[in-house]
Amino acid sequence: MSTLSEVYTKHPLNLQQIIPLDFDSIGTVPDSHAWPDSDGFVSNDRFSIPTIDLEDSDAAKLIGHACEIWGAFQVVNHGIPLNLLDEVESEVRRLFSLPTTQKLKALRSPGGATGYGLARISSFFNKFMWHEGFTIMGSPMDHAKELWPHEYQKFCDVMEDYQKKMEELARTLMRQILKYLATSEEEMNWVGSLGGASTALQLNSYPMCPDPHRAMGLAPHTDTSLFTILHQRTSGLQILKEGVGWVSVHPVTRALVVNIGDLLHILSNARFPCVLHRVVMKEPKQRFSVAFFYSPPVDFHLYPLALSSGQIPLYRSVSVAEYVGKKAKNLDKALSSIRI
Ligand SMILES: C=C1C[C@]23C[C@H]1CC[C@H]2[C@@]12CCC[C@@](C)(C(=O)O1)[C@H]2[C@@H]3C(=O)O
Ligand SMILES: O=C(O)CCC(=O)C(=O)O
Ligand SMILES: [Fe+2]
Repeated sequence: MSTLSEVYTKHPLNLQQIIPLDFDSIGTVPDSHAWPDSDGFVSNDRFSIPTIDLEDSDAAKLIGHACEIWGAFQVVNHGIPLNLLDEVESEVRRLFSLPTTQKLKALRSPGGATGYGLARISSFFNKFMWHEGFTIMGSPMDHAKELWPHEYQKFCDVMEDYQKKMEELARTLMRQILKYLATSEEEMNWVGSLGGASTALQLNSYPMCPDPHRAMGLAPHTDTSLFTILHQRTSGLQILKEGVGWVSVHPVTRALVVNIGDLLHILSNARFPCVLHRVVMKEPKQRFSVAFFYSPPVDFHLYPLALSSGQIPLYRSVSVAEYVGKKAKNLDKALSSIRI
């Protein structure tokens, strides 16, 4: 077992769980996409996650505190060139603006992990989301050629450059987090080398919705990663904070959003919450986002590392491949199934 996409091959979906709605020709929200409006998608606007300057000399401490209290933060001075973010945004827009028939040429295959389609978690909910995605692991060349027989090069160059720079940023953040947890980097020696991690890039599109209060952009979920770095320029993302409720993560100029996933929650022995988040359809326009998922190599065995004396581990050791498989099979029960 060597890559993330090979792990997902073992958990095929059926096409109904992959093919998005034809958003080009839809004027109303069909029953299949109408969610019960239980909480009106409201958020508690008295709170917001912190914004941290990565060049601050106290960055490790600030990041650690944000991870403990919120499981999420925004980061500025992250070193990702702003023109690269602009280029990513414009390539994402170019992709999702293609006619549906064209996008379907790059449809994710039932046993596949990459390409165009619904979010994997769709299969666990009885309503569909107002969402279409495009998943990239490594080079997007094959799928890009299906979308654009000629104009695929720019897309590939931009996405590969972005993945490389995102992995560098992720390593920097990981080092700060390990420093905060007072964990020796040796136990995580794969962090040291570029290309040592398992990574994936998810392009998300939330088309303009005729009835936003009945549609769900992305249903509540936690990410299967150590952490995820998200680029967004439109509101809609909300995180659930214990005792507070849903809190909106409003775009901050030039900032990236970082949220803790299941794997860092395990590694930190639950000191960091793996934050539940969702996307609601607030603004009357199409929304795009780009998520970078950062995980250890799939054969890496993960267990609570940062134990202070007297603390007992809450989770047993699990390989990344085994955990990803559990999550693919049974979304909500993956974490509890490895609880000691
Ligand atoms: C590396 C990853 C992480 C994945 C699966 C695979 C590629 C696509 C990612 C997402 C992106 C959308 C939300 C999510 C929940 C989904 O359905 O697909 C994510 C999932 C996870 O975090 O589990
Ligand atoms: O679109 C967003 O803001 C969130 C996307 C997300 O949660 C994901 O891709 O896992
Ligand atoms: Fe997510």
